[in-house]
Amino acid sequence: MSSLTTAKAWIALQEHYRQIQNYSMREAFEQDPDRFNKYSLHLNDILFDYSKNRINEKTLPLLVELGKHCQLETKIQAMFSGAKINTTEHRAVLHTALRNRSNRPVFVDGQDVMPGINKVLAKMRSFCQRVRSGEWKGYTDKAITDVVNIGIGGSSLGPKMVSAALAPYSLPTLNVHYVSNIDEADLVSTLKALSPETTLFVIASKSFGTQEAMVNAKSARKWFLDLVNNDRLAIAKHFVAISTNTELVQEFGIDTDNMFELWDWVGGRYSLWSAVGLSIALHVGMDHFEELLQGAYDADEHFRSQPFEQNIPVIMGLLGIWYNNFFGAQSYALLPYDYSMRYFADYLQQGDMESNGKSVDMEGEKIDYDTGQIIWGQQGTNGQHAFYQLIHQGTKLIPCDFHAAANSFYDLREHHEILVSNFLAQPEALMRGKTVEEVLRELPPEQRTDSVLVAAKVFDGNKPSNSFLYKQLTPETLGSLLAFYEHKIFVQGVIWNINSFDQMGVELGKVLAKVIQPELSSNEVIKSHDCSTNGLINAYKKLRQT
Ligand SMILES: O=P(O)(O)OC[C@H]1O[C@H](O)[C@H](O)[C@@H](O)[C@@H]1O
Repeated sequence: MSSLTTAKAWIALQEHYRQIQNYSMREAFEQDPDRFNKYSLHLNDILFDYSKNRINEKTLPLLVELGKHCQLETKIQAMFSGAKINTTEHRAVLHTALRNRSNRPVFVDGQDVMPGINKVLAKMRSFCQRVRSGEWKGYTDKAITDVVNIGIGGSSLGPKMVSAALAPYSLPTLNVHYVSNIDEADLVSTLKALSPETTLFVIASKSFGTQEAMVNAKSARKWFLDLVNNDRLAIAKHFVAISTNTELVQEFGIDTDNMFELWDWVGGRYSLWSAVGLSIALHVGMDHFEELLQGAYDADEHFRSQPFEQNIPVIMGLLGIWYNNFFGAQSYALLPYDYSMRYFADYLQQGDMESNGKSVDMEGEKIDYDTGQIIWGQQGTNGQHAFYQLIHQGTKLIPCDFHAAANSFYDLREHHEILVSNFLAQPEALMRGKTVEEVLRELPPEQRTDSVLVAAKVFDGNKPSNSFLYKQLTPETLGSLLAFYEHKIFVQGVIWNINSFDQMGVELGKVLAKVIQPELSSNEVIKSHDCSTNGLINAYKKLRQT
């Protein structure tokens, strides 16, 4: 048994769960008209309503006790101060320094990282200004009209999500595209509409060694050189790199003047705040990029200073633990009623699942409780017409987060009111459900005796959700929301006593793919794997047209 599941605070929560498992949120709302006020918090323009959860006045204090038992407070301060909390890779975890708008010093190995961060921000500002104003010219003296970010995982998902989310702030004369997949269809279909004269490639790879990023970058370079009659000097005007690895960037043929640095203490999935966000800054401008940083900074300050009972990311994290570890909920749905947030779940799948999909603890021991939640989701209202059935009436408990903006950037007011009505109605329906009596009242008399129909129309309700309502999806608001989720992941990692900042689990498959790749081009019948893998390799070789 681990020290977590034998802790007093954990056992108290198990006991509390037994008492509360049949607790009805619907009744709680009927009995307490102040429940919304009790269980909602604000940060700037963001309202966080967590009143539709299966909690009573005892739950949060017990969860907070668990946080204290796990030394959450000390660990938060350790992260912010630059301690090497990524113990397997001996690295600090300092995405918060990237958005440290106070500029107070943050030390790693005795050195303040802030001057380096500020230098890169200044370089990004001057570069973005030149590209966006048209001062930066391509090899035929034309302004850049298209930016192609080549990168995968953290070097794509964050920037892609933010670019889409902040599209209303973008420059109409500069399109930004994201190519990540090794599947040639991704690169080829993107390049089809582009001209080498007006395209800028941003090669984003922290390591500059990730196969997908490098193969796509090389193919993009070939596409470019073929069209410019192999004029290598033209590369300097059309390729820039973001990486920690200067040597590999130079080897690729990109001048270090065109390189934007990041550091090993920025985790890939936490890197959109660094130079990896260059494509965002090109898209929306450096001022808006810095507003995004400001929003995240505000959330960071909230996270490190607010008592746990009033701390939005701490509460998000603790509620996740409540459902994951006590109710046995396996997954968590993210449901933004905001088209701009359509890549939010994709982004947080990496953020959360790569961070907390772990089964050994910080001491290397196998653990005996559930960790990382399965994150999934889809923008509202599309999801309503696809999978909400299962959330409402299936057998699984799926806690959900709903998001919506009070103000849209567009003019079709009726659309926005319908969207927001649904954002409000779904959590209400999940909480209330529909009783047999209500079903009977609604049915015409001749159908009331149809017990199968009646049973099918009953909703158990009591399904938990959080709602985030914000004034408008500004860069600041988005920055705060993203930082909330990053810190939620951190809180859960601390409680589970796991290292949320390495990702060893992604390696094995990559290594095996490197073994298989040469086997695909050999003429031999492959026998070196299990019979399923051999069978598939040999079938592929037969099916492939030569
Ligand atoms: O930025 P890169 O070094 O190219 O890494 C890109 C991605 O690759 C890896 O597979 C990791 O799992 C991710 O965390 C990372 O974001």
